[in-house]
Order: sequence, then C-alpha cells, then structure tokens
Amino acid sequence: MYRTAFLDLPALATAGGTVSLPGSKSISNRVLLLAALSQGTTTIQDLLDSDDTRVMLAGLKQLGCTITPDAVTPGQPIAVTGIGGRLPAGTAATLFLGNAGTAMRPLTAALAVLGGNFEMTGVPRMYERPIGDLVDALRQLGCQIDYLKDAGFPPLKIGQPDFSAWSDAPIQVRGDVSSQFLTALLMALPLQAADKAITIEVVGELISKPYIHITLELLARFGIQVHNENWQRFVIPAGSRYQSPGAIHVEADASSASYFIALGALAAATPGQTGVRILGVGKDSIQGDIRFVEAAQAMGAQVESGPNWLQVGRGTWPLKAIDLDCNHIPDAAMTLGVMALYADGTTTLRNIASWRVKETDRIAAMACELRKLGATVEEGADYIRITPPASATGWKAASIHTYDDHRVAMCFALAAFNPAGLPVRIEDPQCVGKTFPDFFESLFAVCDTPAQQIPVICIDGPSGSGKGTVAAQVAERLGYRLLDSGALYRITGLVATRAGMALEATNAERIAALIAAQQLEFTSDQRVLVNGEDVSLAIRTEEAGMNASKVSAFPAVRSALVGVQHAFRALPGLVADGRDMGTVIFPHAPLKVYLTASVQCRAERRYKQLISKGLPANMQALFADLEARDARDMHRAAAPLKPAEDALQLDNSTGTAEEAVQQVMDWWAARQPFAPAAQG
Ligand SMILES: O=C(O)C1=C[C@@H](OP(=O)(O)O)[C@@H](O)[C@H](O)C1
Ligand SMILES: C=C(OP(=O)(O)O)C(=O)O
Repeated sequence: MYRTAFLDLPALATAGGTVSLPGSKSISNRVLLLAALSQGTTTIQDLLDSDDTRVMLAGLKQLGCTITPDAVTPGQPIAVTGIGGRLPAGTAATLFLGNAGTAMRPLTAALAVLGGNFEMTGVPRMYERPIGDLVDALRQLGCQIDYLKDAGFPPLKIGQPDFSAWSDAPIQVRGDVSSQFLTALLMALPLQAADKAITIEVVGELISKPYIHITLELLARFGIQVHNENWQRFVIPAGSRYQSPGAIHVEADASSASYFIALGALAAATPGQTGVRILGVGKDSIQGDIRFVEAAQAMGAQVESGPNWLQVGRGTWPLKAIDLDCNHIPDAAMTLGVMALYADGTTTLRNIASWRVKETDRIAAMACELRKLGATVEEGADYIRITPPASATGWKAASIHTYDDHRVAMCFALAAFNPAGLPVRIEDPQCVGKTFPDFFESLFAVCDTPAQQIPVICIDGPSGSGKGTVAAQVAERLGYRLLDSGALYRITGLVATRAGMALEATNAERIAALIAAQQLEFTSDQRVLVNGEDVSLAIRTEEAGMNASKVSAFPAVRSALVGVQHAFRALPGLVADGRDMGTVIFPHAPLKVYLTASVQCRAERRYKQLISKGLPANMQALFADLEARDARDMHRAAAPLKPAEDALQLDNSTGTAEEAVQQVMDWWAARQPFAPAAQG
C-alpha cells in the first residue's frame, strides 16, 4: 500500500494482463459476523484483509470470539469460533468500527439484541452517517440504545434489552437511506427467532436491493432461510438457529472489479495482450455490483465471463454516453462517473441519493473532482450529469482530493488514460485501505506506458555526499522505486562468486546474463534485496568491493547493467542514485540533481559514522581517501563523475539531509503541472 501524502500517476497508455482481486468486503464482514454468532468454528477462505474487515475482526475478538491465526494471512484460511448465539452476562466493550458501515450497522443490531454494555464508536465521518432508522427499528423490540452525540448518528451506547413488551407485530424499518439497516436486522433477529417467526417490514422504497440478496444468500449458508415477500416483508421462520457451514469461501469483490472492468474498456490493449483478465469474481457472483458489467457493456466494453473470471477489452471507442438508474450498483456506479470522461456525450447517473451519506458526500465529491479534470458537471439531490472535455486540449492536470473515500481514489486513477497525456495526482492514496489496500500496485501491474513517460529523478554526486539517504527519502515520499546504481557492481560480484563463476574475462558474458536475471530491489530504508534476500551487509565487505571492481571492468557486464538500470524505470516513477544517472543512464530525466558537499564535510560525516559504529577512524586518512576517490571518479574515461549540463546543483555541506530532501521535493513540485495550492 502507498502511504505517501500523494501519488502521481504518469499518463498511462495501455492495459493488459491478469489481476487477482481481493475478497469482497460485503461478503467478508457478513461471514465474519455470522460465524461469530454461530456455534462452532467456521473456516473462511480468501477473507478480505482491509481496514473494514480489521475493525470487524477486532470487534469480534473483544466479544470473546477466537480467531486463528490472529490476523489474515495471505493464502491461509482464518478460523472463527463463534459465541453460539449468546454473550456471557455483563459483557462490556467499546468497539471502534472506523468508517465501516458493514461493521457498524450489523454489529449494532446484533449487540443490541444480545445485550450487554457497549459503546459503538468510529471515525468522525462515521458520526455523520445515519443510523436512526435502524435504532428506531430495534427500539420496537425493546432494545436499549442511546445516542452519545447527535440523535440519529453514532456513537451509540447499547444496554440490556427488555423484550417483555414486544408483540408479534412486524418490525418496521425504513429502507430508503441505506439497505444496511435491513441487512443488520436480518442478521440479528434470527437470534430471537428460536420460538417464534419474526417479520420485518420495509417502509418506503428499499434502495441497494442487491445487498439484501447477498445477506439472504449468506444467511442461508448459515442455516437461516428467510422468506422474501417481494422485497417488502421478510419472514425469519420460527426455530431459526445459526449453524456454521464449517468452511466458506469469500469471492472477490465485484465493486473492486469495476475499476479493472473500466480499465479494460477504456485503455488500448498492451501489445501481445488481449485486454484485462480479472480473477476471483465472475458471472455467477452473488454480489449485485457484478451488474456493473452490463453498464460497462452499454458504454462499449467487450466482456466475456465465466464462473470465476471476467475478460474485458475495448469495444466501442470512444465510449458511449449512457443514462442509467444506478440504484442497484451504488458503489460501482462511481466508476461510471470517470468512464464518462471518455464518452461521446453526456452521461447521467440517476437514483444515487445514498451517495451523499457514504464515506463522503460522493455526489459533491465526484462533481468537484471531475470538474477539476475539465468536465462539465451538473449535480442534483440524487443524480449527476457529466459532459467530458470537448477535446484533448480541454483536459486539465488535476490533484484529486480523495475525501478519505477509497472509491474516489480508485476511480480517479482511471483519469490517467486521458488523451492529453497529463499526469493525475491522487491525494492520500492510502485511503484505498478501506477495501483494497494494494489497489495501486495491482493497477500498475496491468498498465503500461512508454518508458519516457515514467518520471525519473536522478541524484548524482561524489562519494559521501549523502545522495543515498536523500534519494531513498525522496523515493519514499513520492512512492517511487529506488535504484542504488553504485551497489549493482557489488551485487554482480556477489551473485557471480556465489554461482561459482571465476571473475575472469572469459566468464564475462555468463556473469552479464546472470545479473540480468536477478530480481533486485532497493528498499527505502536502504536495504538491498536480491530475489528477496537481504544482501545489504554481504555487499559491503572488503572482498565484495574488490570483486565489484573486477566485474565492472568487463564491457559485457557494464552493458548488461545498463539494461538492468533501465528496467528500474517502472510505474509510478524512479529515483536513481549514482554517479552517471543524469549524464549517461537517464539523459532525458525530467529532474537531475547534483548533490555535493566539501571534502572536509564528507570526511567529518564519515568519521562520525565510523566512530558511532565503534570502528577505527582517522580523519586525515579519510580526507585523503575521499580526495583520491573524487579524482578517480571525475577523471575516469567511462562515464566520469560530473554534473549533467541540465542538473541542479545542491551543496549539502551545511544543511541537514531533511533540508536537502525538501529542496529536491520543491524542485520536483515546481516541475509538475498541478496547481501550486494542491501540492503536498
Ligand atoms: O450491505 C452492504 O454490504 C453494502 C451496502 C451498500 O450500502 P447502502 O445500502 O447504504 O447503499 C453499499 O454502498 C456498501 O458499500 C455495502
Ligand atoms: C459505502 C461503502 O462502505 P460502507 O460499507 O462503509 O457503507 C463503500 O464501500 O463504498
């Protein structure tokens, strides 16, 4: 997950390949709660690991459920041992439920029915998301729920229910603000249906109906067969009792699929690929958002699907504008809002009033951000109408504010395919953690763009100037990859000797092929990984230094390393640290910095570093070494150390590393097309 203040997406050109999606949020949180209410242990495969499921898991642990392992581990099932429909008397807890509607609403209902002493809390936005209709419904039974702040909204206090006055009359609940209130009742009331049938009646229109379908499907898996009478009345039969299915699988998230369906529809196919293949969810999904496929097809997407996969390619281009009632796909419909930027006319998305009470006011947010990109947008209480920029020149480079809303961040990433070739800045990219923590990594894995579009910041300079530290920190702040080119020859020497190759000219070709085949990574905390193994220490020995100098004399190795270095130029961008980054390896880089410091100052820093590690150090010798090294680096025939003509020079003799990092960030910001106010 990118934890940077913002993430700049360079203009993207094509898409292709396979993406495996994380589990469905709606299914994960329902299955967790149902498993927790059941008797026995439920083994859950492919549970989503995200903010929303973490708050649910933490809450269930507080209630006494056993969860093994303790946290979701990729590829491993998680086992939940439930409470068997009742909590020990006097159970008390304060549950923090973040901004997860699928945790707050169903847990509120379940705990209000079970009884105890609970506080239901969350992030500030949660305290603006309505829950009054659910509380009103639960109070009809005799549940004890108080508002701790504003009436109608969390935080809530839950006490012991008194069911004595509860008649057999249907429980009424409004369905026009959120379907999650009905879902919450459907999951909580079976706890009281051992002896009598319970009827729930929906008052007014029921929105987001397909989510009720998910609820009913999963209730059935846990032994509860609810009668759905035309989406108006739901009857939980007498004798209902939660029964764990033993094992259950979570299908991938159909709302998360929408970004990749849209990607396939609007991006040209990467040569050699036939569009975007999405694994984990297919046409048989129980999630309503799978019907996003139909909307995408109406706009022009070519979609094939099977039991657990979708294959999407560009069909009609430009996309066709649509006018659609989106009540059945409230979450995925936001993606249509960004697809509308690529359409041949005005797109209208209707019946989406619920957008206003989700992670943010999504109608207002979409309107504001789409306008920043150059669209003309009209918004109403329950609709949004989007007219794309008239031509490529109408597009604007925008810094997209994301309102702590994962879906705003994810759908606006698709604006990077704009025909104007402009980058798009996504602010606070880690908000995708709500449902899809690795969204951007997954996106980059199936997107492509010509190498020259991918930004490179070169930081060159003499030994000891601090360029390694500065480069690593700049890369970390931007979420860019990092290349420590100086380490490459050391790594080459290391892998060649480990492979038993003598470091001789006759082996040069084999050594070159070997280094080109390694998976190299330079982490932001300055560790060096080869095929995942940390070799940071192994490459810093005297012997590694000598081996590096041997292999660096072989032309075949040098040229293989040019290819290796170019391969680091990958999405979303690169910070390259070395001596010839700006002059030889990336001569067209959009920012080149030549970082230097006086010999005296570099010698002092090195001296302090050695002393602090308890190593022997001699100031005069260090000074002389550095002078000699500078002279060698600057006067060698191949790629001598010198500032590129267009490099900005930064003397780091007196300032701190932090100041140097900030200077590089400022220079970089000044070269971006985004409005200054929006820069991080
Ligand atoms: O029940 C669910 O899992 C959900 C229901 C929908 O909410 P509303 O019913 O409030 O529209 C949806 O937006 C949300 O992301 C998940
Ligand atoms: C509305 C959403 O979330 P929640 O489950 O918190 O309602 C969403 O994921 O788009």
